[in-house]
Amino acid sequence: MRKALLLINCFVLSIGHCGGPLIMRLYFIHGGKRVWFSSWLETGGWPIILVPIASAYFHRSRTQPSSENKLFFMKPRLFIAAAVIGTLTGLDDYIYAYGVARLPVSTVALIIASQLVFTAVFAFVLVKQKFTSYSINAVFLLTIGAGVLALNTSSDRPEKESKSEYISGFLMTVGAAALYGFILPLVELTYKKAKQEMSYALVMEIQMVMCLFATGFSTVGMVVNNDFKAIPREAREFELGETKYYVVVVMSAIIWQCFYLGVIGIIFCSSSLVSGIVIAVLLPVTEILAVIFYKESFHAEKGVALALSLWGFLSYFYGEIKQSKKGNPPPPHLLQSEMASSPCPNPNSPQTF
Ligand SMILES: Nc1ncnc2[nH]cnc12
Repeated sequence: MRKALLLINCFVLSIGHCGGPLIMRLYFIHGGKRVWFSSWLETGGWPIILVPIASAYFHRSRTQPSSENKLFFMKPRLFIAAAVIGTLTGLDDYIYAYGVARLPVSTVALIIASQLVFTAVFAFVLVKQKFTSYSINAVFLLTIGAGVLALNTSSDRPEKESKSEYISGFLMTVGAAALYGFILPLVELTYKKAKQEMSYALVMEIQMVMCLFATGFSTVGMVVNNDFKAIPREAREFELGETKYYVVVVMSAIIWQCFYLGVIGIIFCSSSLVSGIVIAVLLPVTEILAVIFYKESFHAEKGVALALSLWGFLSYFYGEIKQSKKGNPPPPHLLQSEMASSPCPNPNSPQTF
């Protein structure tokens, strides 16, 4: 059951993390120009999360009629933390969308791979993440993989992009990697300091509040930038047609929800470092999909990066399996009574240094 929840979250994240950048780029390469709108779409689908929250509520009403049941369990402390993280996420979404607007998806993916180093450093500082030889090896291999890919970026500047636009896109994407590398351990810290029992139902509430505030942030940007007025015109002029424009918009909002739920679900089940590792492992998959769908080039470096990331991933999970055979304790935020109802495996091994 515990492993199943982690695997489900990995699956949900893979939908969001592979599909999200591709659909965002689809918008830009076929005539979409609105960066604020595009970043809005990363979190604007937040009402969808009300469906599982309400289902869980009705399920509890049926199965535990005697206990006190509520639609929302979140207390003010957690609400404020989720609102702060959500606002930071809104900022991150803008700088990420800025990068995707200017760079090929495969290049964005390789820059975002550097996020793992930021996650590891901030996880060490914020949540005292313990490292094993296997997790250090995984971070090292995944980072080398990103570095190998970076060797080839100069050859993939899109024709209509000026050099300065390309460089600004590159720098903004590095900024997004750094900021998101900070946000992931911040979510873990929030779980640890929640002062209320953590459960998966609460994780979904956090996701909703985070996305609500991130959407509020992007909405302000859209209003200032007159994006709302421009949408109908942009839809009419979209190269794939007006209907497909709205299909892209709706699908974008849905797919990105998978990304955020997967990320914070994995942090709940294990840690921000594992979340960062799963993101890094999925990046070459995004690369390959970009090559297939958008005919972006696939050179030897991408193949090497793919092999390195798989090696890093296998190394990490080999270490985990070895450790779980010895028996390891669950993450601190799961050491509460709620654990029985929402248990998850722990990736942090005691064999640390
Ligand atoms: N806003 C974002 N969306 C998806 N992946 C990201 N990585 C860093 N920032 C991101």
